[in-house]
Amino acid sequence: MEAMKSARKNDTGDVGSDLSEQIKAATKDNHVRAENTQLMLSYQKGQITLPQYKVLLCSLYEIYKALEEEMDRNASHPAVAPIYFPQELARLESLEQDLEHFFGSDWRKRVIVPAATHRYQQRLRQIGRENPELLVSHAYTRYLGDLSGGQVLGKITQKSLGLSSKEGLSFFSFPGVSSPNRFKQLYRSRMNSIELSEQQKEAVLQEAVAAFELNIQVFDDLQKMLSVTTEAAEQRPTGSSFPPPLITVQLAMGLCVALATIGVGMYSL
Ligand code: HEM
Repeated sequence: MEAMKSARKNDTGDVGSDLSEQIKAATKDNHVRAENTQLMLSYQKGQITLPQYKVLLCSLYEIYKALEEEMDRNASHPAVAPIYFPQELARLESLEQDLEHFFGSDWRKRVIVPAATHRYQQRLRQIGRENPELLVSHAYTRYLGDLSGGQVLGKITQKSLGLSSKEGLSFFSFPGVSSPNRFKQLYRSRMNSIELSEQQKEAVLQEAVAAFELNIQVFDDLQKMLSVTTEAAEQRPTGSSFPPPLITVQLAMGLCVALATIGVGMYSL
């Protein structure tokens, strides 16, 4: 009931019965928390580094792979069909291009993600199998975020990493969406057209809160993972810079041991 209560109470105390309004109100505090994670704060200060961006891309790849495969599988489900926009929104291919740009042609072997990403992915698979109507919560959290703050983050990434072209930044670009604001309006109206019982609506709101929390946990784990790899790189005798051109087996092993020690856990492809 908590999500429904916070969906009713926003600043103005005036949230209608539309799912799009309720979901925004229900996740308002979580959005603030997501913006204030260390990783997102680095972003907003224009201090995102290449190692940070690369590990973020790896996790986004795993998350969108699960999200988009589950959306595709449930494309004709009555709660998914209205918000199914693969042409306009799908991110998987663009993430693959970006990963290839930064890691090279054998990028698939180099994708490493922390335990939180694995948990996020598992949750998406589970709801895809058991409660496809909850996919709307996850699609909302990621895609509307990408079309909102994500657009600014794309420009910051280009500047922070000193990239001269758009290469490596496909994730932020939506060639099928000419006006993000107009598209978001269409998306909200489609969300509002989904027929849900009160119980299902409450579950969708709760799942959106959970989706934000999963993102926050991913950002926090990535931050921990980076501080461990940076320390490991600093302890390497040759004084070579981080990130190395190749993630060596030695570093990956050292990273696993270090992560296990701090209890984070790690999942790798
Ligand atoms: C640096 C971090 C972030 C910034 C600066 C940021 C900024 C913004 C801004 C300016 C909006 C538009 C608000 C509006 O139109 O009323 C927005 C909307 C949104 N953001 Fe973020 N955001 C950030 C991180 C995130 C993250 C990490 C997520 C989720 C994973 C997220 C999900 C969303 C969603 C779902 C919306 C749409 C809200 C709605 O209209 O219903 N944002 N964000």
